Amino acid sequence: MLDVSIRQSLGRFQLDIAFTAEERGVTALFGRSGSGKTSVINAIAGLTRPDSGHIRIGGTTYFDSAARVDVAVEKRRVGYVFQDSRLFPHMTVRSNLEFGLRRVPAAERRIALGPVVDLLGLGHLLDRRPRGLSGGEKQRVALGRALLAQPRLLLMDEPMASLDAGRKAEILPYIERLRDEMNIPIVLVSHALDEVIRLATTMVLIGEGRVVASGSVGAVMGRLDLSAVTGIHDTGAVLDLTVERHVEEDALSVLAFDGGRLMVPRVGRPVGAPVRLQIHARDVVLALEPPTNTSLRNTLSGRVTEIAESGPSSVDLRIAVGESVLIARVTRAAARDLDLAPGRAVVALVKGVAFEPDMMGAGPARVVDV
Ligand SMILES: Nc1ncnc2c1ncn2[C@@H]1O[C@H](COP(=O)(O)OP(=O)(O)OP(=O)(O)O)[C@@H](O)[C@H]1O
Repeated sequence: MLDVSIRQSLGRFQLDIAFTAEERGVTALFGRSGSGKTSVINAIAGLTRPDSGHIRIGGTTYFDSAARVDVAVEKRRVGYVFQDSRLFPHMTVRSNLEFGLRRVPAAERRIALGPVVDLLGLGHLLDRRPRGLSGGEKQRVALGRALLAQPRLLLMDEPMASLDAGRKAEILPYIERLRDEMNIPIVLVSHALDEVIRLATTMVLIGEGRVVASGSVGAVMGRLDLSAVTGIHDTGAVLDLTVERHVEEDALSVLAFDGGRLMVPRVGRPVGAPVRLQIHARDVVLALEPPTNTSLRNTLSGRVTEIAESGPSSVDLRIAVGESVLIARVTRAAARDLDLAPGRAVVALVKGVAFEPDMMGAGPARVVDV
């Protein structure tokens, strides 16, 4: 368990943050610029000292003001990857990587150069110097260097912010592999929602120095007050599904979750693989009964749990579908006519889904009328 509970004055800015997250996977700190995300990971790294609170990872306490524990930066064994790669310009890629490794006593090295080079696809770059590398390649080297320092925890501060969309799409699968294969907890700072949806296991939403919401990506993205905190108006819930089967003759795949099934254009993943989809609120139509004679194929039964204004003429509704959540945006008039209120059973018709980038093998895909 990652357990962070800290208070810290930074000039006039007050940080008052508390969250716990599973150690496994990626914990994404998400929020607007200036909300305090970097300050949190700086405190975890030991670069700054909170005024009070504690920071624990697994059985290790990095900081505890009550117990007067404050482990020195170098003893925390935390890897830090910044927005800019901060590689040593005069050293080759190999020397940059070995720099991380050399700082750890041989007996404590669990992660070796070869597997990291393979994981991050660095083999052909080893003799090059940073100057000639693309932004994405430099970030992969920076990730490798951080990994080889044998971290107990990996912190990433907007590691893709300086990359264009193409380079970002290139590096994302490497970060996913690192998440899935290395068994090192990662705390990722990001203000890019697509990155968070793609990578996060746990999402911590931060606004003005405080935690507004934290939990699974599906649970946090299913909140109706998200846009007030993030400024992102592209509301849409996130579902975690698995590939149930492919319908080759129609080039479709059936995805399942505890709330039902969705049929989507053929995804390039095997049966049983996890798939995360974002379903924008504007792509969900609500009905009181399953419609007949329509081209829409995806209907999910659910129940309204919350309703909130989302514009002068629209409301957003939170719909519980199994253990998951969908958000639908409908006109205020429709909500009134259908008597949509918490407790009301509804059928959600899904007009379109947004795939994780690259899942279709050809960049972000939006599909309407699946
Ligand atoms: N040492 C400091 N002294 C004074 N103010 C500080 C200090 N460190 C951070 N701040 C302020 O705290 C606030 C939060 O900064 P922080 O960098 O943590 O936000 P952020 O969410 O990571 O933003 P960004 O995405 O832009 O990096 C900002 O208003 C910043 O100016």
